[in-house]
Amino acid sequence: MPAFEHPDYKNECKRLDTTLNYLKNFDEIINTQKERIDEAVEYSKSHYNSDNAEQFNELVINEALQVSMKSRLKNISRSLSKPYFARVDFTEEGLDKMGNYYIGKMSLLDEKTGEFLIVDWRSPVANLYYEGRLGEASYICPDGDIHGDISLKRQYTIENACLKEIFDIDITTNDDFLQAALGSNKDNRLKDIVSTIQSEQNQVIRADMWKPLIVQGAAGGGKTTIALHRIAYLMYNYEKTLKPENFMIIAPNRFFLSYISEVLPELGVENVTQTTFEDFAFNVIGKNIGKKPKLNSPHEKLSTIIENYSDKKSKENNNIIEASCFKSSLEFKELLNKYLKYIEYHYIPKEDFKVHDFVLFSYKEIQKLFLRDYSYLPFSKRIDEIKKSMINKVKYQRDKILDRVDREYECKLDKVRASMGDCPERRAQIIDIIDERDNLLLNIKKGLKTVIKDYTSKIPKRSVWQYYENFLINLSKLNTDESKCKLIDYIKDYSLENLKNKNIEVEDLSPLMYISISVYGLSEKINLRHIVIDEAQDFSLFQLYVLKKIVNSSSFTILGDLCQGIYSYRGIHDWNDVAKYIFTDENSSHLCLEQSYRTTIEIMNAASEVIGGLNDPRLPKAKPVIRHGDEVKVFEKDSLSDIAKDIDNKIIKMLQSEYKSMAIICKTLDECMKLKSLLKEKKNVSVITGKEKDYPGGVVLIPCYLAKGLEFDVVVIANASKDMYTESELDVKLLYVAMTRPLHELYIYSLGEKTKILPI
Ligand SMILES: Nc1ncnc2c1ncn2[C@@H]1O[C@H](COP(=O)(O)OP(=O)(O)OP(=O)(O)O)[C@@H](O)[C@H]1O
Repeated sequence: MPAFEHPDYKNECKRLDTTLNYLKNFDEIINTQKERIDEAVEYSKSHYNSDNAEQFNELVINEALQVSMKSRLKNISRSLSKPYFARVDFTEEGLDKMGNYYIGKMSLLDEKTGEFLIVDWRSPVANLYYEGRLGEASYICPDGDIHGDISLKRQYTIENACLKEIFDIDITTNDDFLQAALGSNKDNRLKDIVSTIQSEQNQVIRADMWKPLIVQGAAGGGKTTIALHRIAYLMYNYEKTLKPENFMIIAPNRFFLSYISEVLPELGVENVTQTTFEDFAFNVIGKNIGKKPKLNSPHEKLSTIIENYSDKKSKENNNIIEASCFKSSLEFKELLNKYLKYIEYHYIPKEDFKVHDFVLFSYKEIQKLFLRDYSYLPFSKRIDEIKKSMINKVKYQRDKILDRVDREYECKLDKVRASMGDCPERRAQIIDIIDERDNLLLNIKKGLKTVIKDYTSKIPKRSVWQYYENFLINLSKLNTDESKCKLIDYIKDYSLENLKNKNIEVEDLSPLMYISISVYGLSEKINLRHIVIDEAQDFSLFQLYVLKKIVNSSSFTILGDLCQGIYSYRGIHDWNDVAKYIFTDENSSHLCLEQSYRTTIEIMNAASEVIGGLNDPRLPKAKPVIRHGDEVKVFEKDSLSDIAKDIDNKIIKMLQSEYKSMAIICKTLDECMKLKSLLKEKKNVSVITGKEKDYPGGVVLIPCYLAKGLEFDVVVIANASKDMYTESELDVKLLYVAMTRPLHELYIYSLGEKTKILPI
């Protein structure tokens, strides 16, 4: 209700004023402190003396303080326009006093009273707002479970520091606040949802960080949004032990990253790596790759598959799909393991480490160090460790060896001396022996200087690329499964042909990363403790396996929707496979986000019927939130230009409306281009090709596989004819993805008869 109509309006205004005044005061204090730190940093930099360790330490500390104050000021400035969004009144069991907890994006402590004016949405007590109902409730905090009673749950709309609306939540009311949030129009960036996080989402956000968490979420269920809120939550809870660079979120492509780029900063979180699998892979392999390859776009392969998919006889398509599936599998990883075992066994030279005849380490000893004692390290790092032992050995054996030589020659000299009296022959023999000894000592001394270098120079120095090439060459030999011979030959031939042209495909990245970390290890700059993967249904088991090896723990959040698995030929079909094959030793948690928040009941029901056509029990049905809109409209037209004419009108109408975004979704990029050439409104339309780094918003013409993950006020599916979308799994999933993109309106065109999979 409008705030001024609420009986508690005056008290709430007073509270808001108090909070704002405190915040302003706090802002000034921090600003003054920051000015002082800025000056100190400036001074240290302009009077820098590299010999002064104390000054250096001070500079490092002040710079860290500078960063933290900057982010604090940003949070305060955000809170100044909207300090909190909800309140919970909770009386703890055994205590008389009721606590009024105002929940916002940061906490604010009144230092005089010692009470919180605002509590952070991520704090334990704030859980009461997300999970608790009026009456008996409890929350978990580090001291244990706190039981008590909730007497009030209230939500606020505050705009520019002005109280606009107040909603009291009782057991029966619908969540008006959520409805208002869902009904609004979206621009070109995803937004935070701290004030309306729902209970099932809250459980995902607050789940244990150290256990693998697998989330199957409906289209529009908030997976992407929740993934980002979870990072903010984990960072808040592990603020003292973990840094932003310990977290990473992987999203499908760069322009999707720009679409989600505002959420973490809005939540006060900076410097978390937000990347794509492809970019991360190149970062991991780094210079060890040895060549600069060109990565074939995964979309091109999908486009080829899409175009030929309905043609069951397409042998080439079957080959592409089977090869892609096998290269992404753990079986392929096993072949690579076999190869790496061979490399490991032959990595060190088959010889003793010795100077002259003095064996410092036998081959067996080095082999034991390499294959057993240091087996937990990557190959090249094992050599670094062995080198350290060698250096020590040389250092401590040097004098002993020289002494031994001396002693041996003393014996020889004694023998000569004893064998005859002094005579020219004896003198000549003695001189020869002494010369021989001196030469030998010189050689040994020289040898001791270069022995380690000489030894390590015999270790082959191959780049990751060379290892991979060699692995592919030997692929048929490594394979023992006769039924796979043809497929293996096909993979070998086309992959080697690709490498010859310096090309690689996404499926090559996991093996390349695997080789790189097995042989060279990880750069120290990569220090990840938790990875969040969005759209994980499109990840292969091999990709997940490599990522797990990199994190070296099971601290993962994996979110996806099997119904949208358009890369299912290489992706995941069943979340149980992930739990079973990737996190074998840990018991992973599975959560489900059934509710869909994006779209209207009418649109969601139509989309659910489409995916339901696959009759696959592994594909759960989404439950739409109660929000009604227009029925989905389907138009059959005789020509593409008729479709384009209609779409032109829709674009004009949308541009004149309050809507901010519209997508015209085609099956492929070619189809997008064809349609664009027919549109009169083309100047108002941007075509998304997948190469963009920024998501432009407005009206876009976009292939379906790139629209995945995004949302728009209005969606037009350009041609859902019966030829375009068959009953194949891929076509059904593609249409489902397209139909679940709109927030408010969905129009479907068809050139001629519409597809049978559309129920409308
Ligand atoms: N609790 C919520 N309160 C308000 N809005 C929400 C809530 N949960 C989700 N939304 C909204 O629903 C929409 C869909 O969210 P999001 O894109 O994160 O879902 P998704 O599961 O990743 O979808 P998809 O798999 O279809 O790409 C967004 O506009 C988001 O803001």
